[in-house]
This record gives sequence, structure tokens and C-alpha cells, in this order.
Amino acid sequence: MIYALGAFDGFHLGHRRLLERAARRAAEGGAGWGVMTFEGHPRMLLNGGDFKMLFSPEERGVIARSLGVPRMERIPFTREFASLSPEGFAGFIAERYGIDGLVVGENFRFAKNRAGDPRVLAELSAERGWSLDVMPSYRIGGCVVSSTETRIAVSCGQMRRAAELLGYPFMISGEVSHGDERGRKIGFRTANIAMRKNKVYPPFGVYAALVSIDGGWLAAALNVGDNPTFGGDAEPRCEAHILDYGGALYGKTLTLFIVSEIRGEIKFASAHELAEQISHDAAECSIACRGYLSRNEAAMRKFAALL
Ligand SMILES: Cc1cc2nc3c(=O)[nH]c(=O)nc-3n(C[C@H](O)[C@H](O)[C@H](O)COP(=O)(O)O)c2cc1C
Ligand SMILES: Nc1ncnc2c1ncn2[C@@H]1O[C@H](COP(=O)(O)OP(=O)(O)OP(=O)(O)O)[C@@H](O)[C@H]1O
Repeated sequence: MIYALGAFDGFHLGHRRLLERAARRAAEGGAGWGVMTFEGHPRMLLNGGDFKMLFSPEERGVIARSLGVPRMERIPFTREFASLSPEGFAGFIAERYGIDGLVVGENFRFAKNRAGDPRVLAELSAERGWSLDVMPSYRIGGCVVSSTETRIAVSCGQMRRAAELLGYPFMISGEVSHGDERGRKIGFRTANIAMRKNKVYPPFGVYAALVSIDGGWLAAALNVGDNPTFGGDAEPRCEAHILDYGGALYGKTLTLFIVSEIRGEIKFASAHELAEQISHDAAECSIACRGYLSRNEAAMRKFAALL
């Protein structure tokens, strides 16, 4: 097996170069390929648990499948694993997986205190008869694409930038729960999704999002926030008003792909003013979603088939 190796929070465009190389190397040698990654981001353990990731394990699984990753090995990132030396790390993976070769990026670091780098990995791979491909850092406009850059873009509300780095829109998925049932009174029903403790979210505000329902894409106007117009004491959440949809969603898993940012969350003087603004938001979101879909139809079709 040829494995692309690393944390892979999100399979951004840089990671995708590794996947392509792993698939090609595997095809050349008649081997299979996959991703070797960790359960829990290394920084989650090393930062004392308050590290926020782009994607939950389930979301990452959907993204991997949409990209055609045939196999994903997840190594639990325990303290014991984190304290291995580079030689210990190689022994650990050699014992558990049938490795023919590895693919990493030039910035890959591993083992205790990040003592291992591609040069060390090349020596360890030679000893074990593994092939090793080290990919140059993929850049957009001079800037190295990374999960860190993507987390910064999302937490600053730069959703078009996040989509540019990822190669697909930032995704939020979760079970639809009951809200205060105020939405229907103001004329805009919303599907509410609770926020997770360990996930990065965009700042409170309104965003255009695509949602896949029954194999097709619908546009949604998504609000991330705590409803300041109604006191701001609601638990912060993601609530999507799905355009042209009247079906029941409670209890179902909804996946939202945020294609662009629209505005910040505002405390309106009345529910009427809020409702007027939401109808403008909905029109803007519809245009943004249709535009994104028309430019990225093939990639989004792969996601729709999995949701
Ligand atoms: C597109 C959209 C934009 C929204 N913008 C705001 C806003 O700027 N300020 C605000 O207080 N609430 C905003 N909301 C949230 C509404 O207050 C909320 O949907 C309504 O109170 C219904 O809540 P419920 O789901 O708990 O019934 C927005 C909701 C949507 C769908
Ligand atoms: N821009 C890139 N181009 C090529 N390879 C990359 C790029 N970014 C990461 N890689 C490689 O992909 C694998 C997974 O890396 P990792 O998930 O740590 O990426 P990252 O985006 O740098 O993450 P973070 O920003 O959280 O440190 C590693 O082998 C890494 O070297």
C-alpha cells in the first residue's frame, strides 16, 4: 500500500497533490493506496484539548469519499504515540500497516518534538524498502496552502478564500434540532444545527450556503449567531433558511457548504425589519449559490451523491 501521511484536517488543495501522487505511485507498482492519518489532530493533544479543527471525523470521511480516497487508516494520537522517536514512529506504522511507500509534503514533521522531517523519513524508508515521495508545498498566489490558513480564513469569515484553499466550500453538518419556533412567525422557517466545541466556525453573521436535499442542490441563507434582535440569549447556533423548501428536516442530518459571506449579524429594532432584511439576504444567497454551483458542478455532484 502507498499511503499519503499527515494530519489532513480538510484535504485542501495541497493535500490533494499528495493524494494524486499516492494514487499514481500505487498504479505504477500495482499496489493499493490510501491515507494514513490521526484520530484527533496532534495539536488537540498538544494544546490541551482546546484546539479547533475545520472538520469532525464524520465530515472528514465525507470529504475523503468525495475525493475517491479508497482507504483511510486512523492512528489514535495518544501521548504514547506522540512521544515516539522517528525510529519508533516508523516501527509503529510498519508493524500495523502493509506499507510499500509513503507520500508526504516537504513541510511534514513527525515524532516527539517534531524531530522527524522528510530527510529523516527518507533514511527510515530506505532501511525498510519503502518508496518515498516528498511533494513541494503547493501555493496559491505565493502563499502556501495549509489547514492553518484555512482555519484563519473561516474564523475571519472569509468563506470564498476558504473555498479557494480547500477546493470546495467549508462544510458544516449536524442533526437538525428544534429552535424557538419564532422563524415561522416572521415568515422564514429555519433548520437549526448546534455548534460543536472542537470545530472552527465563521463569525456571527449571514452566509450563502448550498444544501443537498434528495440528490439535488438548494440555496440557503445561513445565520450563525445568537439572535440579538430577540435578546441575544439563545445558544449560538447555525440556522439555515432553505429557499424553496417546505419539507420536514427535524432529526435529519443536514450538510451546509458555505460559498460566501453576506453580512454580519445585526440587532434590529423589530422583527419586521429583520424579516425584510432576511428577504434581501435570501435573494443575495440565491445568486451566490447558483453562481458557485455553475462554476463547480462536477465537484459538487460528487458530494451530492454521498449526502
Ligand atoms: C438569513 C438569516 C439572517 C438572520 N439575521 C439575523 C440578524 O441579523 N439578527 C438577528 O437577531 N437574527 C437574525 N436571524 C435569526 C432570526 O432571529 C431567527 O431565525 C429567528 O429568531 C427564528 O429563530 P428560531 O429558529 O429559534 O425560531 C437571521 C436568520 C436568518 C435565516
Ligand atoms: N501546501 C501543501 N503542499 C503539499 N503538501 C502539503 C501541503 N500542506 C500540507 N502538505 C502535506 O500534507 C500532509 C498532511 O499535512 P498537514 O495536515 O499537517 O497539513 P497542513 O495543511 O500543513 O496542516 P496545519 O496547517 O494544520 O499544520 C503532510 O505530509 C504535509 O507535509
